[in-house]
Amino acid sequence: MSHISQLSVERVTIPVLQRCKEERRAIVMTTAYDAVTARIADPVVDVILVGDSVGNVCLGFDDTLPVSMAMMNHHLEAVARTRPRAMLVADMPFLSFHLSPDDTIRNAGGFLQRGADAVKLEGGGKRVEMIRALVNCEIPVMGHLGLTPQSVNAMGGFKVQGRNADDALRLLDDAHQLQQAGCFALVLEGIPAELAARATESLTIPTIGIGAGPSCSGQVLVFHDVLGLAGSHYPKFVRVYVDGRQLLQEGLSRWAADVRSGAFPAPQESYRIPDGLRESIVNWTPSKSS
Ligand SMILES: Nc1nc(=O)c2c([nH]1)NC[C@@H]1CN(c3ccc(C(=O)N[C@@H](CCC(=O)O)C(=O)O)cc3)CN21
Ligand SMILES: CC(C)C(=O)C(=O)O
Repeated sequence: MSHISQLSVERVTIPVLQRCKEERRAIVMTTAYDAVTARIADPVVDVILVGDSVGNVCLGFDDTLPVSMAMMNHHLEAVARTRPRAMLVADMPFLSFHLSPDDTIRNAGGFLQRGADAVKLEGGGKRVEMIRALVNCEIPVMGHLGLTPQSVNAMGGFKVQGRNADDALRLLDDAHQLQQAGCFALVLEGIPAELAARATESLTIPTIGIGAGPSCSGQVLVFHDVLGLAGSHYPKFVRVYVDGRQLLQEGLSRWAADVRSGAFPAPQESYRIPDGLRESIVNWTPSKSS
């Protein structure tokens, strides 16, 4: 039996996500960083995020801070060439939305010109000015609150947020400021389930949780986490559905063994020359000069 849900070919838009929240149908989002992963994810999910997690997942950095606009554009272009039916969201990397509205609009507008449907950026009230500038230019913005990985140094590590009264109430206030500024959805990351539930029920826009409990309007996990292709240690909120590394390594190992035993390649995996040419190749001898 196939578990691949045959989603409609309808393109996923902002009104479609809004309807999901209103009708309590869970939104499913994952990451893709290239055409291969985008083609795997597209028939399965509602939203594809070209996340700045590309930095640690694909590029070998320890966190997302070294990720540049050039890197994001490179990966976004690869995903966009597959023309996904899922909504395509591009993640604004560290320092790409902090300097000025001008710079922020150019960076985000560049994402849309490369095929993104919307951008995502981290932060609360401090980012409202930039979010308003983007929304004014018809650039849809997904907010991101809680354990915002670009704040890893300020947070002193990837720590669950909103665990004391001040932080919890500030997060609710930030969520409403982002909605007011025009965000069409919010990612809530690494916060207590009860806090995410309160945010979700008090907002009109959908929330997409990652380590934020079951009451969000949807869930997001990194593609390589769900499929067991990331590192060896996963955050508590990850559920690994296949040991992708083991599975792929088994396939690769069978091929390597066939190469070493001579079983690969077989005649049907090889090319032949026309009969008339065979004789001249067999009779050929190297010239003295070569
Ligand atoms: N592969 C991958 N998956 C992610 O979810 C992810 C990335 N990369 N890169 C960017 C950020 C970093 N993220 C992280 C990384 C580590 C934890 C983590 O280890 N958290 C602790 C919380 C401890 C606590 O405060 O209680 C945990 O044990 O879950 C959480 C989120 C989420 N994002
Ligand atoms: C984990 C998701 C929400 C993200 O921001 C990323 O992949 O960069």
